[in-house]
Amino acid sequence: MAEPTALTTAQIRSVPKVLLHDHLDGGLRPATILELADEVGHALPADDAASLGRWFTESADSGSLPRYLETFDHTVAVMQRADHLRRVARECVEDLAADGVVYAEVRYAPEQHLAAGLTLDEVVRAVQDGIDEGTGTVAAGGGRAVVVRQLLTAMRHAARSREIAELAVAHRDAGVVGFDIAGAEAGYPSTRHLDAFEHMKRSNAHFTIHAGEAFGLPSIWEALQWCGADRLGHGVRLIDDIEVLDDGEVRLGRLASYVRDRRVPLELCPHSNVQTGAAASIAEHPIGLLARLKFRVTVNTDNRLMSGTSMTREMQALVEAFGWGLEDLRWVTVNAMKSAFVHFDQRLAIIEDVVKPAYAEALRG
Ligand SMILES: O=c1[nH]cnc2c1ncn2[C@H]1C[C@H](O)[C@@H](CO)O1
Ligand SMILES: [Zn+2]
Repeated sequence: MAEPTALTTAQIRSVPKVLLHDHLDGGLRPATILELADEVGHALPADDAASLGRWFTESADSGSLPRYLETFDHTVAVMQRADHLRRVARECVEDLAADGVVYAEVRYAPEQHLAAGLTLDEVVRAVQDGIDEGTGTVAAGGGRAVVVRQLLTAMRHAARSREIAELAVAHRDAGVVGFDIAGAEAGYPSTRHLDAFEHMKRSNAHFTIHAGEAFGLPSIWEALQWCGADRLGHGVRLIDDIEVLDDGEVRLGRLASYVRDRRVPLELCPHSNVQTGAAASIAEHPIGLLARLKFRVTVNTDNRLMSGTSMTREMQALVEAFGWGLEDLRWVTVNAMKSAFVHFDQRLAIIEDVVKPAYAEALRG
C-alpha cells in the first residue's frame, strides 16, 4: 500500500488523529493513581510513578485477556468519587489533545464506579464534567480543539447491560454517543445481552461490541448477526476467515466478506492485542493485511496505561512494521471519523475542516 517513509515521532504526533476505542479506566496517569490511592487508602503494587507505570505494562503483558483485566482493579479502585472521576476524565482529555487527537470516544463501565455510593447518573455526570473541563483547558491553551464523547460499557459477565443501555440513551444529549460490552470474552457470549442491544436499536442509538479478541469468528458473527453491532471492538480474529494462498491470492470467507462489503468498522488496537496474545507481534498483526484488503480499519490505543501507549506510538509502530506513510495515517483517520457515533454533519465537519487540511499541509512537507 505505501512506499517506505521515515516519519518522525514529532510528525506523527502533530497530524490529527481520531480514536474510537480508548478505556477511561485504562488510561490514568501513574502519578494520579498514586495521589488518589493515597486519598482513598488503596494499597498499590508500587510507590513511585515510574515503577507503577512499569508494573501496569509488565502485568498486562501476560498473553491472557483475563490476567490483563486484573490490572484494572487498581484503576477502578481510585475512580469511585465524583471529584476523582472528574479529574481522571479531565486528564484523559488533556493527554489525548497533547497526543494530537482531535476526536475521541472514551469508554468505561459505570457499574464499576458505584462502590463509594455514587449513582449511575452521577458517575456519567462526573465524567462529563471532567471532559468539559479538559476540553476547556485545551481550548484555553490555544492548541487544536479536541472533541471527546462518552461510550458507556456494560461488563459481559455481569447482568446490568439493559440498565447501562438505558443510561446511555438517557444521556445521549449530554455527551454519551453509544454503548459497548467488554470484559472476559470466552464463556460470556454477547447474546446474553440481547435486550440491551435491542433497546439501543429501538432507540435509534449506536453500539459497538468487544468481539474477536480472545475468542474467534463465532464471537464476531454473534456480535454482528445476532446483536447488530455497528462496529467491532478489536475484531482482529477476523483474520481466521481470510486465507492467503501460496501464490499470494487472497480468499475471504463469508463472514470476512460481509464485514468488508458492509464497511463494518474494525477498532483495531495493535499493542493491546500483542499483550493479550491476540497477535504474536506488531509485524505479524493482521492490521497490515486488513488495511491492504481495504477493510474499514481504524487504529486505537485500547488502554494507554496498560500498554504504555498513545495514538502516536500505535501509528509509529505501524509505520515501522508496514512502511505506512502519511497517506495511510490519513486513511485510517478518515475511516475512524466516518465510523464515529456523532452525527454525520459533525463527522463531515471534522474530516473536511480539520483532518484533510492538516494532512494536506503535512504532505506538502
Ligand atoms: O481489550 C479489552 N477487552 C475486553 N475488556 C476490556 C479490554 N480493555 C478493557 N476492558 C475492560 C476492563 C475495564 O474495566 C472495562 C471498562 O472500561 O473494560
Ligand atoms: Zn477495549
